[in-house]
Amino acid sequence: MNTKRITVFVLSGFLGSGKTTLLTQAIDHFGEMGRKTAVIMNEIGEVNLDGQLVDASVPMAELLGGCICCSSRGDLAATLHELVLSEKPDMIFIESTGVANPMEILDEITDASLILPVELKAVITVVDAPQLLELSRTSRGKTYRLMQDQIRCANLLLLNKTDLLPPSELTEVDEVVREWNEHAKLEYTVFSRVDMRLLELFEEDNEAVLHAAHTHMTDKGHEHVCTSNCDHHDHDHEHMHSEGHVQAASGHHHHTHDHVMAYTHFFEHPVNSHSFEAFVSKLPQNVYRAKGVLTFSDTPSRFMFQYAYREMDFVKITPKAEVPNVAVFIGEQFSKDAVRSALLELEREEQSL
Ligand SMILES: Nc1nc2c(ncn2[C@@H]2O[C@H](COP(=O)(O)OP(=O)(O)OP(=O)(O)O)[C@@H](O)[C@H]2O)c(=O)[nH]1
Repeated sequence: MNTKRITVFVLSGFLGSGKTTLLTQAIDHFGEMGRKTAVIMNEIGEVNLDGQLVDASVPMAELLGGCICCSSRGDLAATLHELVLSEKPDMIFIESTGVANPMEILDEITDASLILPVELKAVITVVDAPQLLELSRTSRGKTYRLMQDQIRCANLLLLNKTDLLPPSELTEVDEVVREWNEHAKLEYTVFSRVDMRLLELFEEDNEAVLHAAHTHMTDKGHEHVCTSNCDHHDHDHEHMHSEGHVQAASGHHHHTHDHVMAYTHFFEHPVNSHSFEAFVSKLPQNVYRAKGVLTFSDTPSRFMFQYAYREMDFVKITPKAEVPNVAVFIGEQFSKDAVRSALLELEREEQSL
């Protein structure tokens, strides 16, 4: 019987931390090695804009308009099933939404691995270093706790956007991360650039890299790789460590994203690029992520725009397929109406010229 299993990597990390930036590099790397990669992309908004950044030849399944870790629970296993049967890839990267709790995703993948030839090799969490630093100094909110869960469940941690922090602050944020997960391999990165051989080591279950990982026995009796810090997250599973002892089960807790909301705006008319930039720069603080594909009235090409933790970026693109002019705004308890009205006003302004 052929026992070769399809490698699965989960890419975790808060909104805008650099997951897609990592994904495209990983796909290039493994593609050059002749490996067939496939992607499952989960977006909380109604459109998959990140998919535009991934090579068109890479099979991609999309889970849109919700978060795999809860609202679309069950969909991930079904999508994995379909992808495995139709594409027969060597490896699958699952990019979760920035608000996903990896524990719930791990459960679903390991459930799926009972019936499918897939094997979770690592959870890679990308951390927005400046954002974590600020939250660690100022807040103890839900975002902060979610980042904590994402960091705790990682086997590989990328402390990303280090170009935006001076060394002293980097040390401070390093301490925060280490306090939450002292076992994972930690790499400092700029634009998520990491030596991809590290991922190969995880794939080979290299002991030196995985020294800290323990076997995580779920109540259904199957295993997945999980760092020992995961047990801080409430779960009603037994945790069997590699040393063989079983930890007491704790109460179950399913986190919700009640506080997170997304507004998707489909533009009917082009808007002025400067006015749009001014609008994005004035977004309220609780809108912490935005992205879109836009045609502007004052530029000939189309642009993909990105806004993450107050940094804005516009890149010229030629969409792979027909994509509407659209922008997604993600945040906590912000007024969708206010965003919609402001954007409609920008559209009207250009119409009336
Ligand atoms: N300055 C700086 N910007 C970065 C770095 N890494 C990523 N970015 C930028 O941050 C923005 C978000 O990056 P993505 O890779 O799309 O982040 P993501 O985690 O996939 O975002 P979501 O899927 O929306 O959660 C983009 O504009 C990136 O170019 C970095 O190390 N430094």
